[in-house]
Amino acid sequence: MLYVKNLHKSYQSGNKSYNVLKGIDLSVADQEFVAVMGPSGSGKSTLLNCISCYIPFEQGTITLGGQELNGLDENGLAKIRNEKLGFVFQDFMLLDGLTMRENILVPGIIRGKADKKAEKLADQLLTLFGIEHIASKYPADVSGGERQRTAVARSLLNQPLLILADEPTGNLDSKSSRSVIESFENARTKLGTSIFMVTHDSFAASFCDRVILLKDGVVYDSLEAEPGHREGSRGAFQDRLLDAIRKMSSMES
Ligand SMILES: Nc1ncnc2c1ncn2[C@@H]1O[C@H](COP(=O)(O)OP(=O)(O)OP(=O)(O)O)[C@@H](O)[C@H]1O
Repeated sequence: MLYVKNLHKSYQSGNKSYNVLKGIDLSVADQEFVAVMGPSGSGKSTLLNCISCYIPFEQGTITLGGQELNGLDENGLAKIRNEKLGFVFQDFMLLDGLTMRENILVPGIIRGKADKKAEKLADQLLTLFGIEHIASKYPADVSGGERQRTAVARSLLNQPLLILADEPTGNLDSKSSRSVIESFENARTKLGTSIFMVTHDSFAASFCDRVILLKDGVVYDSLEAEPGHREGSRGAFQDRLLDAIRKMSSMES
């Protein structure tokens, strides 16, 4: 569904060029929940921004749902962002003056499609994520976990192929983190969406099907969970993750 091949990205500073992504290869399958972890500066946000069509890259290819992103003009990229991708951010990015239900409808308004069908889907998402009781409240009047579940619902309004999530549990306690991860899980199993999540949180990552470790702009390791681990061996997967992260960090020093 998502294929990233030999991706290279550098930033210019003065007349110097800094290579940040040095040939990334990865893929995300239909309905797969994948996390990317790695030390600060390893290139996680840069990778996410390339897949989000927000920043250009010099070399490699990104293919989403069979469509290659290289070479698309600004209109083509905006169409991909609006129709094929959903976004979830660490700080929720909800509009304070809108109710939670209205916030969920924002992507429909942007597409000029905030019609009855969109309203019906918004109501279904409110129910699916257990937040129908806050539909008429404003962001200031609900908890962080409820805000983030609303943001996940918003990311699904245009029925994207893939949700890109940047530290979605970074501002939440473990109970709220779990409810947000459950909403991703619902999106995956009930709506068929794939999720690609950058995180520092091994608890959140342990719910994923696979965790990619990034180090110095390359894929250092990829850890696959055992089938059914969410019900049984999730804790063991988190331990494996922490071991791999420790090993990766010790190789840095
Ligand atoms: N716009 C930019 N211009 C120049 N350098 C940048 C820019 N954005 C990021 N960098 C540099 O690229 C490297 C990778 O940054 P990136 O934000 O992708 O890392 P990260 O793994 O997401 O880090 P963190 O976990 O701290 O968010 C860092 O050294 C950073 O300073």
